[in-house]
Amino acid sequence: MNYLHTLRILTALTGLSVSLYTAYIYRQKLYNPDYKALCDISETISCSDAIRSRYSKGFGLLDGILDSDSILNIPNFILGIIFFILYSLVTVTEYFTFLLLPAATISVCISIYLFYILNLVMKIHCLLMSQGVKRRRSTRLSSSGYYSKRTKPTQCPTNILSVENFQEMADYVKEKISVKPEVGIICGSGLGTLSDLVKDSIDILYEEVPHMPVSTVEGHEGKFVIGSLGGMDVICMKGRVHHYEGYHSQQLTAPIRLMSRLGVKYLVVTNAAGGVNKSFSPGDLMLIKDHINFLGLAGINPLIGPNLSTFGTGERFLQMVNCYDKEMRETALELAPKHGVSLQQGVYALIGGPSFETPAEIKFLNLIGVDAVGMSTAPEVIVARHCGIRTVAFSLITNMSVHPDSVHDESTSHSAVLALGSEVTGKFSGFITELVSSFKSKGMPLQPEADVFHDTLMESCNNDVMSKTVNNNTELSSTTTPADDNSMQDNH
Ligand SMILES: O=P(O)(O)O[C@H]1O[C@H](CO)[C@@H](O)[C@H]1O
Ligand code: HPA
Repeated sequence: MNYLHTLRILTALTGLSVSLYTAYIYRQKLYNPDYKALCDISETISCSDAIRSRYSKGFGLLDGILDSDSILNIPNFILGIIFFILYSLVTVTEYFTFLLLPAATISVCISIYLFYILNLVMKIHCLLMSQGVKRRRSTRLSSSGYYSKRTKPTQCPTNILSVENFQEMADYVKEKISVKPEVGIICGSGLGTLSDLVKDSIDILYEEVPHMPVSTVEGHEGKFVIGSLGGMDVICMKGRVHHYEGYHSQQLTAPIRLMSRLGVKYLVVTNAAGGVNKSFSPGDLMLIKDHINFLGLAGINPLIGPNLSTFGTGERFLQMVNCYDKEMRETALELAPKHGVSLQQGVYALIGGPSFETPAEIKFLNLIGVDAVGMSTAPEVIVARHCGIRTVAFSLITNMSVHPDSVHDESTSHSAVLALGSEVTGKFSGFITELVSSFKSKGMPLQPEADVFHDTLMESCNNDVMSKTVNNNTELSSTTTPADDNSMQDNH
């Protein structure tokens, strides 16, 4: 009897120690993704992967029913700690001893279940390295956007970053802040001083945040500035990362998913861009009506891979109509004159960079109706749309893209871009502040009017192509670009 009693206490203490150690690893991993636990022995024997998988909360049974950050979705280690403390108490005090047998039975069942999950479900499916990032090893179920072994695509079936990774990013930031940001702001090249508008702010460096890609480009400081602006709680990115830095498009859009997990509903994106529309001048601010995403058209889209259906719209085939939110654009157009900002409008084209465009490419961009060209924004806007975040975006025209006939143009250089950005950004302070403030009165996204849009778009495309063909035999025309139509009647 005594022997059994001691054995029970030892078992309970072992269980409690394991649970506490799990809690310790969980916390370490949160702050330092590179932390290597003692139990991470090899590629196949690793407790960290199990601890960070979706089975680590509520034994994975509540996944899809509860949000992963719901307080009801309790981490297994907490359940373990509670269970083993109660088990020890019952054993020591000898009260309620009738509970010991059912408790032991439940514990054995859970162990068998976890053994099954670890060995038969969480297998290594992809050990490919992609752009410096080791892919995750866990395999997900198709219902939550992941694939079972049998149905996996021939390419790697897992995403570069998982839902849990985004949650870890958000959890890290949440712990550091006391506000609940509803607005996100991204500062483009040379536009970093926009972050000075944020009051009562705290800074979080990108390198501190688990899984957050770090800016490597001059003029992108690489920190979140979180505080208040225009009466709204905001999270501002002082600097972004770009595809040409070597980041995967799922990485460079990770901060948008982080924002989504923090509860951000509105996003203001800014960038520096070269003017393609000849009626623009350096220093102009262009409200983006729509974009042409050359990377996306070439099959580099942040949504490629298993669909992350737990985010916002979570749509597999995402509509991009009105992704530059019409109501927010209307508000921007209304507010701009009041703040002395003469707002241009136009279509932004994303090129991969980092090389600037050739004269022939600029001629092509002009021909297809592009007004400004840059190397960012479109992936962020796509992911914001996927998360159901309403977005408005601006290009600061920092230089005119080189004219086909001209020789090397000094203004088309990154240093000139940064210089012009810091020179003029101050002029937009009042405008951006009031724009952010206007979001207070806005609701959630309207559903895109797909059919109406599609018909009108096709009609306007046909007309545009016709008029371009007539007008652009040899000369580049700046008169038919969408930017010249400053009305909101274009249905973009
Ligand atoms: O788009 P943002 O980040 O503003 O930066 C723009 O300026 C840089 C070129 O000078 C490129 O990175 C281009 O995309
Ligand atoms: N081209 C591409 N990206 C840019 C430019 C440009 O001329 N200016 C600022 N970002």
